[in-house]
Amino acid sequence: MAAADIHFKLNTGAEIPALGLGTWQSAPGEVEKAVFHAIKVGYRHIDTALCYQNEHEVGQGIKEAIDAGIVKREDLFVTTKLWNSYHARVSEGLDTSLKNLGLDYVDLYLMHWPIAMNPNGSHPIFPKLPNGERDIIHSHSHVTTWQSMEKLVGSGKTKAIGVSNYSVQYLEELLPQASIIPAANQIENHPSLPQQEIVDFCNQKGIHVTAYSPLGSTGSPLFTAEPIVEVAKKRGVSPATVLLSWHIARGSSVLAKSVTPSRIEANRTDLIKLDADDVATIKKYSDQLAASKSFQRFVFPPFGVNFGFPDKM
Ligand SMILES: NC(=O)C1=CN([C@@H]2O[C@H](COP(=O)(O)OP(=O)(O)OC[C@H]3O[C@@H](n4cnc5c(N)ncnc54)[C@H](OP(=O)(O)O)[C@@H]3O)[C@@H](O)[C@H]2O)C=CC1
Ligand SMILES: O=C[C@H](O)[C@@H](O)[C@@H](O)[C@H](O)C(=O)O
Repeated sequence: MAAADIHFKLNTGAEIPALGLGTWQSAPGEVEKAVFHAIKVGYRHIDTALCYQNEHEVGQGIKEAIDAGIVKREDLFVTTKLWNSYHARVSEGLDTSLKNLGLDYVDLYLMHWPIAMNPNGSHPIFPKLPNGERDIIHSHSHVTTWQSMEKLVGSGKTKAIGVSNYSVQYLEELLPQASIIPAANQIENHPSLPQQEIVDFCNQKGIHVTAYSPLGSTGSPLFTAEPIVEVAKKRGVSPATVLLSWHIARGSSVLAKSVTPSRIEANRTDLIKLDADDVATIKKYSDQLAASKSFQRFVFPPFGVNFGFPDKM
């Protein structure tokens, strides 16, 4: 079955398509075309964020597809994210994103990182202190931000709320004080950073996991990693197909980023059912990285904050 045709159920009852198009680092002038092309070839899930500074173009790609009669708005699942410098003005953050996107609502609104940055700092998105460090408001709790996000539900401006970059430690802080259980936790995930403890915790609590950087991000070493290539050769598919199949078999949705039409199409491809040997080959690889404490985390911006990720403590 093609990844784009599989859905997972969120704790709101809504369905999230298993394959989403990622748009982080998609260059201006490329992302609108990528979004349009993805929708044209069957993607129904698009991921963006205020801090990607491309919501306007993403919205243009969506509009073009709707105007061309390819989809209706309600057929799409659009996710965007509250940026760190908006933690004390959550409603304004969502309104800004909706305006950028040219949409009345999003399907999922995520807290991008559980850390607040100065809303009145040296830069609207990436404020820095004179010493060059990021301008973080350490006194602002992510729980307060979540409680503001809870107020958005019912506004009609987002169908669901969730989190991103949450470790078990942060979820354990949040859940006792939350009235709404996050619908999703979007985290970095791939065989060289399986984050099984977060996946297990989320499964227990009914929080859907979305894998970001599912292919190993820009310049991914996973496309040439021996165990992934071994399974790909044995099954006669590409390393990308092995990776996407691995994620979706775990119950995670994936955000595969590409601005290349042929890759956008390739990632929509039929998944394979990994057999016990394939699963064992990939697990052995992850276990070896765990044993040698050499998990590979590709996205770890210099916040100078302990997010509770075991590989970064
Ligand atoms: N919540 C968060 O903090 C984060 C969220 N994300 C989300 O997750 C998405 C995906 O993560 P991202 O880090 O972008 O990385 P991915 O793991 O999706 O990898 C993207 C890279 O792989 C290339 N690629 C895509 N498909 C193929 C293929 N079939 N064969 C070979 N190369 C391929 C792309 O190239 P090209 O585009 O040139 O074709 C690009 O260089 C982001 O775009 C964003 O939407 C990502 C990071 C953090
Ligand atoms: O979503 C993608 C990533 O989280 C990205 O938003 C951050 O890495 C950001 O560029 C930053 O530097 O803090």
